[in-house]
Amino acid sequence: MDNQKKVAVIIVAGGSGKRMNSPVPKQFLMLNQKPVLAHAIQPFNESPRVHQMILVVPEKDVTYCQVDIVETYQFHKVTNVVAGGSERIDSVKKGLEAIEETVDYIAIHDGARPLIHQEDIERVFDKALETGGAILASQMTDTVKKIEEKGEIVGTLPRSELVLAQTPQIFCAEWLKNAYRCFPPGKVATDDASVLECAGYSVHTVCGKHINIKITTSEDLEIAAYTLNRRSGENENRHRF
Ligand SMILES: Nc1ccn([C@@H]2O[C@H](COP(=O)(O)OP(=O)(O)OP(=O)(O)O)[C@@H](O)[C@H]2O)c(=O)n1
Ligand SMILES: C[C@](O)(CO)[C@H](O)COP(=O)(O)O
Repeated sequence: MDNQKKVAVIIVAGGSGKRMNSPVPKQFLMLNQKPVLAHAIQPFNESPRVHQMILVVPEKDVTYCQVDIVETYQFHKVTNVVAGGSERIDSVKKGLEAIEETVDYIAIHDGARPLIHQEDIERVFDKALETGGAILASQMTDTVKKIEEKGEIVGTLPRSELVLAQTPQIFCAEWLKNAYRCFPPGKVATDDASVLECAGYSVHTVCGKHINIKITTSEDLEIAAYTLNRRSGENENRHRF
């Protein structure tokens, strides 16, 4: 990757986590002694390629995040903690408003994805710098069924043509800002690549690890805790031998 290019990262953590059904938004739940959100920020804060980070959080949690996340964990690359909007795309728009004008590339990562690997960040950044836009995506390994509302199968989808979109998603700053500017009000987009697709930009995929899960339910939190325990065990063993 061209290290001359300035990369900014928007961490979107402005959701309420309805599907988790917990009084505390899922991004603030503790996962192996650290909030989910802190796990998600850390590898970007440590990447020498990242110039600036913007943290987007629920309006009522801005001060908590500034003090208990940014200052406590010394995330020195986070320049702004801003209030999010009602949908994910509204939160990304708020993040875009806080980014320095001189930034060349902008990555967006879910604050609810705490298991992202440093090497996957580097691989998707490389692809975006080569092509203009790239996202991490994982292969599907189960057969995919289309169902009707009562759960009855109405068809089987061609799995070889499908992948699961993850984050980070990274784009040339001009493309991303333009695509968000042109995105029709009221139209639904659940990720950033869809916003670029709608504006006609071509976006590439980079094969990501299944384990880069988005914490959505308590089952995901259990998987994440188990994975982090294993990773810290592996690190201890590496230091021992
Ligand atoms: N208005 C919103 C909605 C979502 N997000 C963020 O986008 C990421 C992916 O969204 P999702 O997993 O759907 O989070 P929630 O909207 O919080 O979850 P739910 O749909 O269960 O309410 C999360 O890091 C979430 O905090 C956001 O910044 N602003
Ligand atoms: C951005 C995303 O995580 C990519 O998989 C996903 O689309 C977010 O969707 P959600 O419905 O907001 O969880």
